[in-house]
Amino acid sequence: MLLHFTKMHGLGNDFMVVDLITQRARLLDEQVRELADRHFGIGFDQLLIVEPPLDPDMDFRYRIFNADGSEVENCGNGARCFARFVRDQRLTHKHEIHVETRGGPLTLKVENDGRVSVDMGVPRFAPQSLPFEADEDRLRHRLEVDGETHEIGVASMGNPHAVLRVEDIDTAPVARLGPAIEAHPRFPRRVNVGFMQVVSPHEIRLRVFERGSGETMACGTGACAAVACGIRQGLLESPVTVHLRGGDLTIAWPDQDAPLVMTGPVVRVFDGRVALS
Ligand SMILES: N[C@@H](CCC[C@H](N)C(=O)O)C(=O)O
Repeated sequence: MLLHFTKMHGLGNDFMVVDLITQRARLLDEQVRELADRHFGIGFDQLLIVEPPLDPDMDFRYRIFNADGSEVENCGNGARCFARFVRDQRLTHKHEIHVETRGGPLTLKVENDGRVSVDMGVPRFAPQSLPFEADEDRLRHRLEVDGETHEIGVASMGNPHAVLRVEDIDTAPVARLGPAIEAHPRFPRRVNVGFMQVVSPHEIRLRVFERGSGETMACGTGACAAVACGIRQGLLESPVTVHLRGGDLTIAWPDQDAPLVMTGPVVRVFDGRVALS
């Protein structure tokens, strides 16, 4: 069968977006991996699926698959692309869209300038919310990796994140520590790993080694988790501009009991059709 899709990106974090409201298909993990391949497939960091909601009070169900085929709880850059996609495809005319994800409900707002802001919910720091094996909730946890001890903050944005503070992200050992922490036995469901350089209380630079996709140009939930850990550790103040390899996101978290809001751009690259084997 031929599957219609749209290629989109948020700051270079790229997606294949598929409407499974007007089309019928079932994608196996192996097919997701084939489609994600940058040489033999379409190439993407995540596959985003639009489905009818299970809960009638919601507008859509938003499902996310990493390039390795694993289904995950949340994707911030993807959420912005999702909002633009459902409006472009005329699946809704709403400016405020409520979606179900594996990680909980999200509210997406399409602004008049085309940018999308996402209410990302309240970050959770309790180790069991990731999950992370630790006896108590701390601002910083010590983690043994490759015979070295590193200090990490941990946060759940629906999906799990570890955040390391580094002096300079250009020289940070992302390729070595990223995969080692992603697969660390204290993170039984693996983890996304952020490397954060604090520039000022309102500005950070960030690289993220994503669970199931490797280092990406940008990670929305990673930006939220880094800002949440930084504010909690007293290093940052809301709002924070996050400079990622693919561009900037703005993260606002003025009240620690309230949801965190992420704002950033969306790009629709092309529409296509692919034959499913
Ligand atoms: N790129 C995303 C996060 C996608 C999911 C992540 N790799 C995970 O496994 O949790 C974002 O923009 O948040």
